[in-house]
Amino acid sequence: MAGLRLTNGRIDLRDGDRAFRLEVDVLALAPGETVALTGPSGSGKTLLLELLGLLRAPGRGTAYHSGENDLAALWEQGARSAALARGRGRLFGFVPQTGGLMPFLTVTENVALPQAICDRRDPDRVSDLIDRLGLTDVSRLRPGALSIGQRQRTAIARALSHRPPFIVADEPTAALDPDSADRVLDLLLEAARQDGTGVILSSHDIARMERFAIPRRALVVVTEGNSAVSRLKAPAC
Ligand SMILES: Nc1ncnc2c1ncn2[C@@H]1O[C@H](COP(=O)(O)OP(=O)(O)OP(=O)(O)O)[C@@H](O)[C@H]1O
Repeated sequence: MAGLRLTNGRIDLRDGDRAFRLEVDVLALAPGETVALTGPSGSGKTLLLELLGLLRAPGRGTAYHSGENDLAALWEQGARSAALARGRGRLFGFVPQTGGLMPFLTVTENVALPQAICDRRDPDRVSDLIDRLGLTDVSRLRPGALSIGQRQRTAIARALSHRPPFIVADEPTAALDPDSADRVLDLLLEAARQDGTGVILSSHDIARMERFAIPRRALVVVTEGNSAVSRLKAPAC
């Protein structure tokens, strides 16, 4: 199984006079490795996770590979191409900051959806994830009837359900009580250990990342002229 390797990663955003640039010299994620992105609010963690999860087009010069597979090239046929959707679904389980659940499906149906898309149906895994994330009592409800934390846990179960090679999770513990946050990290680390899943997440909870021994990579923002430039610091030795 191959890992992920992003080199010379760039995203440029502009809004009138305001400009934001994300620069990542190298970010590699090996199979079974877990990494936490940290950095202040607005430093580009979500942008970088979207880039990694094939939800945001890379800027010019960006190289992004999984082994021999050129992931940056998947954007060449446009944002709606079948190749891009296939790559995204096959490689990634994505946990968006806001849940991103299908509003017309129940919790169980949302969690089972990636399995159906990848043709890897496994109802036992769906019920196991629902049970371990404390969602059994709400499994027949739709997202509109859930708390924010219940929605976040459903999104985590959905990302794990088809055992993707990589999980990209945007602040997956932000809306959770301490016990649920620990359970989520246990599950993500278990996927890394048992299935060789590469996990990259963002978090402001440095103490919890330290307690779970998750290595951190920080985004640091500097001002250059009219631009805010965010760079990923080299990993600590
Ligand atoms: N069109 C735009 N032009 C210029 N800057 C933009 C534009 N759109 C977004 N930005 C900036 O890009 C950055 C995006 O940050 P992002 O949401 O990735 O941060 P984050 O680290 O995930 O923050 P948080 O911890 O609050 O979730 C923000 O600083 C935002 O102000």
